[in-house]
Amino acid sequence: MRVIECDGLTKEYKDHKALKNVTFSIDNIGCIGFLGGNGAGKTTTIRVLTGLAAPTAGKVKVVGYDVVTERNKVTSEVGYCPQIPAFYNYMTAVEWMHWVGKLYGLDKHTIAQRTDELLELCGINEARNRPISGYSGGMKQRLGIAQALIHNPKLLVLDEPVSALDPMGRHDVLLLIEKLKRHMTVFMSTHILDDVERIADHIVIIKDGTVLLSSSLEELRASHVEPLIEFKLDQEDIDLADVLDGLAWVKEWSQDGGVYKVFANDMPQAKARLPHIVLESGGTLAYYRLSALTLQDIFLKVVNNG
Ligand SMILES: Nc1ncnc2c1ncn2[C@@H]1O[C@H](COP(=O)(O)OP(=O)(O)OP(=O)(O)O)[C@@H](O)[C@H]1O
Repeated sequence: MRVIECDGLTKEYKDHKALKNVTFSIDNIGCIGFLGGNGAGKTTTIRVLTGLAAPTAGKVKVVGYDVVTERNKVTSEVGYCPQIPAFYNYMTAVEWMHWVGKLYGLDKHTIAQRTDELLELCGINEARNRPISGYSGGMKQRLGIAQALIHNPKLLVLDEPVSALDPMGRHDVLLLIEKLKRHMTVFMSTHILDDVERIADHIVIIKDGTVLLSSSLEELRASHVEPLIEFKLDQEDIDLADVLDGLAWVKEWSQDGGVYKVFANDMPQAKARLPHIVLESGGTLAYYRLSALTLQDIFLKVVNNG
């Protein structure tokens, strides 16, 4: 069973098509980074996935249930935390969790047990009996996540969970997501690439209401490895210019501060021959590495070509 299955999702507002044929699927537990700029369609997609808005067209299933015809089942399997979760600030965390638990129709014993577990997991336990009004932004976000998990959902959906937080709050929330993703699927919208690079296993990129890419981070990196070898010689007086100019498998090369960058036409040939060429020139390698693009480079490439 797929955790998320979005097939041709379209969402129209009165005079605006916010989502156009959005198609992607997620099979596993782990963290999914849902990336896109302002107005790309992230919140609209999240509203559909959580049953808060109906699609205009397309088929969307969450944890195997149709978001339109089986909406109640969807809401019982999905936990959702908005970017800025709202609370009754005069309540304590314990009171708030009990209030939310009752809304889900859970019995007192289950609520008490889940509250203890979740406040501990989310690092709120020490403040459990203090009014929420005194909590920091990070604590409120973690309480919002605890609340979203009260009914033990299979999918946790977070809308920009860290973008309004200070560095400390951001760090704590990311650590919590890292823990949670080992046991469930966490779908997290964001425009912060560093966070995605740190904790996501799969990314979906959306632009102007259209999905540009859906891929595991591992596959994405592997498919964007540039055929580039970077190396430096121990000997600054050895010049490889003439040798590199004469090689058929070298597409282009540059040298800056003793660091050579060689773009290859034929990577296997380049990997096999370069160390020999260095030796034959009387040099030794100070370092040698295959280059990989950063997620930032890949994101810009995908978005600019999309
Ligand atoms: N209720 C609405 N009525 C009309 N247009 C809307 C409505 N909600 C969203 N839109 C439009 O749909 C598009 C997608 O909006 P959405 O909020 O999903 O984007 P987003 O990726 O979450 O952006 P942001 O990061 O700025 O929150 C935007 O152009 C937005 O103006």
